[in-house]
Amino acid sequence: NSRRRRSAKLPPGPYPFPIIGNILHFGPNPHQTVTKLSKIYGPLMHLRLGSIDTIVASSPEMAKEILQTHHQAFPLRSNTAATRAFDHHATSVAFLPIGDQWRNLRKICKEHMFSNQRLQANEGLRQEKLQKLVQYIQECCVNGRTVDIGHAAVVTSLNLMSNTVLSVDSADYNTCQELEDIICRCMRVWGSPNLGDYFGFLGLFDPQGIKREAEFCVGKLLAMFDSIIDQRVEASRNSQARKTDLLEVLLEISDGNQAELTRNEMKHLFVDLFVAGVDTTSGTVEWVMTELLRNPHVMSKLKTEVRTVLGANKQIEESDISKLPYLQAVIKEAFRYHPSGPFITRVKDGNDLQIKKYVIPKNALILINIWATGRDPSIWPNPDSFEPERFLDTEIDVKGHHFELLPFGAGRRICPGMPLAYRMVHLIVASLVQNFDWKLEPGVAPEDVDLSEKLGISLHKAIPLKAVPTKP
Ligand code: HEM
Repeated sequence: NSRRRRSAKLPPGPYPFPIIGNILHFGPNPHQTVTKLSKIYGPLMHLRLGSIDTIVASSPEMAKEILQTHHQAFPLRSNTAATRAFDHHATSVAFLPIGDQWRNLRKICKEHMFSNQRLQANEGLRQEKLQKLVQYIQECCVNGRTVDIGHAAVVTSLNLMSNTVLSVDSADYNTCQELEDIICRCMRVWGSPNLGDYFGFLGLFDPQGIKREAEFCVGKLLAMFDSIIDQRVEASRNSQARKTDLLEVLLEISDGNQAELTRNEMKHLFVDLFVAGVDTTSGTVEWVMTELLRNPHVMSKLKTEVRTVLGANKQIEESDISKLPYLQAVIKEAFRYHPSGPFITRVKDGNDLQIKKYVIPKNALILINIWATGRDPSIWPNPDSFEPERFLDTEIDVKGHHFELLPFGAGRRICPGMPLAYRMVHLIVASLVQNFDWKLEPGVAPEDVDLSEKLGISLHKAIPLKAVPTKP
C-alpha cells in the first residue's frame, strides 16, 4: 500500500515493463531517446532501469534543484562493475561519495594542481607539446596527408596532460604508444554501456567481461604510474633540480604528510585525471573543428580574429585566450550543442525527497540531461544552428552558475580539471586555426558533414572527422 502511495507521487514517465522496466526506452544513445520522452513527460521524469529508479531532469530549473538547492541529498555517484575494478571506486575522487576522503582529494586538486598559479607555473610543459601538434600538421601539409582530427586531438590532449602531470613524453607521435593505448582502452571500458549492472541477472549482458577488461586496464595504468613515481623519487634523490609538473607537487604533499596523500591515492588520482581529462578534451576539439568546417563563415571570422590578435608566427600563450572573445564564444557554442557528458549524474541518499510535487525515491539514479537543455528552443533561439554570436553579448559562462549551460557540471562535484581543460581546448583550436587553412576531403560539402553521435565515456562524433590542412 505504501509503495503504491509513493509511486503515485513519482514523476511521470513511460510505463515500466515487469523486470526489464524501461530498458527498451534507453538504446545506444540514451540522451537522445530520453530527450524525446521528456518532451512528452516533462522536465522531471521517472524511468526504471531494471531494478533501479532513475530520474531524468531536463530543465535548468530542475538542474538547479538537484545540484544546488538540494545538493546535500545527492552525495553519491553511481558505480558500475567497471569502476569497481581494483577497488578504484573506494579511492577515486570521481566515484567516492561526498565525505572527508573525497573533500581532501578535491582540496588537493583545487589548491595544488589546478589553481591559476600552479597552471601558470607549468604552462611551458604544455607549450612544448603544442609545438609538436603544429609540427605534425605541418608534415601532413608537406605530404598532402589528410588529418584524422579526433586522433590528433586525442594524442595532443594526452601529450598536454601527460607533460603537465608527469613531465613524460609518453604519448609522443612516434614514441611509446603504451599510455595512449591503455588509456583509450580504459576510456572504452568505462564508457561502454553498463546496462549489465542493471540487467546482468537477465544474462543479456556481460558485467564480468567488462570487469575483467577494466581490471586489466586499471591494473596496467596503476603499474605504469607506480613505476613513473619510483623513477621520479629516485631521480630527485640524485638531483636538486625540481620539476614544475603536478607529480612534483603531490610528492611534496605526501612527503610532508603521508596521511594527507598516500601513494595509493596518488596513483588512483592519476587514473581519474587521465580518464576524465583526455577523452572529454579531445572530443570537444573534434566537435569544434567539425562545426568550423560545417560553417565556413564562422571559421573565417575566427581565423581573422586569431590571426589579427596573434599574428602569423607567435605561438598562442594561455594569457592570450582572454584577448580572443570570438574563440571563447565558438567554444561555448560547442559546449552547448555537443557537451562531452550529456548527463550529469548523481545518486540519491537513503531517504525520499520531495521536489515540487514529486517524490525522488531513495537511492535513485539521477541523470541531468544537459544535452536536452542545450538544444531546448525555449532557451536558445535556433538551437540547431551553430551561432557563436549568441554568446558575445551575454554573461553566461561555463563555471556552473548558469544552469542552462553546464558542460562541466555544477556544485560541489563540478569538474575540478576545468581550468586545465579550458586552457587546453582553447590552445589546441587556436593553434589549428592560426597556423593552417582547413578543407574537407575532396567531394565532401560542408552541409554533408555528419553529426551522428556515439556515447562512450564522453559524447563523440560517430564518424571521425577527416580534414586536409594547407599552409595559408
Ligand atoms: C572539455 C573537457 C572536460 C569536460 C567537458 C569535463 C566535464 C566534466 C563533468 C560534466 C564532470 C561531472 C561534474 C559534476 O558531476 O557536477 C566532470 C568531473 C570530473 N572531471 Fe572533468 N571535464 C573535462 C576535462 C577534465 C580534465 C582535463 C580533468 C583533469 C585533468 C578532469 C577531471 C575530472 C574529475 C576528476 C572529475 C570528477 C570530480 C568529482 O566527482 O568530484 N576533467 N568533468
